Amino acid sequence: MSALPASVGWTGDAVRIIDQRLLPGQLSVRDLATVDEVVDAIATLAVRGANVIGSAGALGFVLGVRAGLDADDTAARLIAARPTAVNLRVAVGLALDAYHAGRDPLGVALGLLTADDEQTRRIGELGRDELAGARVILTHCNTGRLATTGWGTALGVAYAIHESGRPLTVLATETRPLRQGARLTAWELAASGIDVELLVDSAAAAALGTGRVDAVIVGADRIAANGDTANKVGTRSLAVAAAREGVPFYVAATLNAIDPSTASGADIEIEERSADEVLDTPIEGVRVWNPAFDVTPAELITGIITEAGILRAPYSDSIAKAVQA
Ligand SMILES: CSC[C@H]1O[C@H](OP(=O)(O)O)[C@H](O)[C@@H]1O
Repeated sequence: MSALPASVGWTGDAVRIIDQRLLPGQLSVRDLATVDEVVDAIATLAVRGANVIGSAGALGFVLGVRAGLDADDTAARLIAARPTAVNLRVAVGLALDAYHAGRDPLGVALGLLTADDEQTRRIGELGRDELAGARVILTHCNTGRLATTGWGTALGVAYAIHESGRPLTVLATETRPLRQGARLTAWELAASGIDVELLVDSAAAAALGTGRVDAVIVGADRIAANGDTANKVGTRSLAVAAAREGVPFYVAATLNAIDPSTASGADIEIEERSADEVLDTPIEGVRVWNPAFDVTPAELITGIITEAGILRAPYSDSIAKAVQA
């Protein structure tokens, strides 16, 4: 997997990405030279994963101001590309603040790439130690090297366990409708030599009921001040099933996925996507509800693994302390 190009980078005059829509069949690297191209790449999930879209958004902002576009309008367009992951708003906001302060936003954007690598490595190490006895973990969607500029958040824990030499099996859910688990997680884990078993989303509760899963660990797109967490649709179902079966349920996320201004999960805007992601061919008289995310209530979360430590209930307190530190 070390041969995998960076999930996002800067060429000097373009934002370089892997077009994740084409994986695993085709590893296609694209250079995005305009804000329009970056907005489209984020909106179509050519580049995806909360952490990576933040980095892509910040670099896209640099493209905009270098092209002479209005800074605030450019930032607003990039942030609007996908509404749920707060990382995008935070990262673009940092670049915008730097610009208005007369500092080069490129330095901020490139710094985010490095910080994400360091932060996700720390998350992996903390998660490895927290899950000291785990041999089988179940995860959802993709949170690894394609979704961060490091080894990942939830998958960072898998990489850290594997790097320590401990035996590990990862159960990866397919993650419909865009199949990030099948196309991305299973692919990157297998390429890294980690034992991975793919299952359809609707088999996850049954897997948890077998007793073979030691922990569930997922990523986050936005963590509210009370610990309610928005993540890929299907996460809530996993948390409910894990609670039923007494399986620990962890969220792994960098601190920039926490939004203190969002009081609870009810205040998180959930992106809804088009019907054609679910139905190849429209069916007369059939509506489609296609939310990209759902919200897991804080009381179903065993711990939130961050680079600053593992946050535990009551999350209003532990989150407040973490973001103030
Ligand atoms: C570090 S990835 C976090 C998060 O982002 C993914 O969403 P998407 O594939 O729609 O960009 C997924 O919810 C991951 O858990």
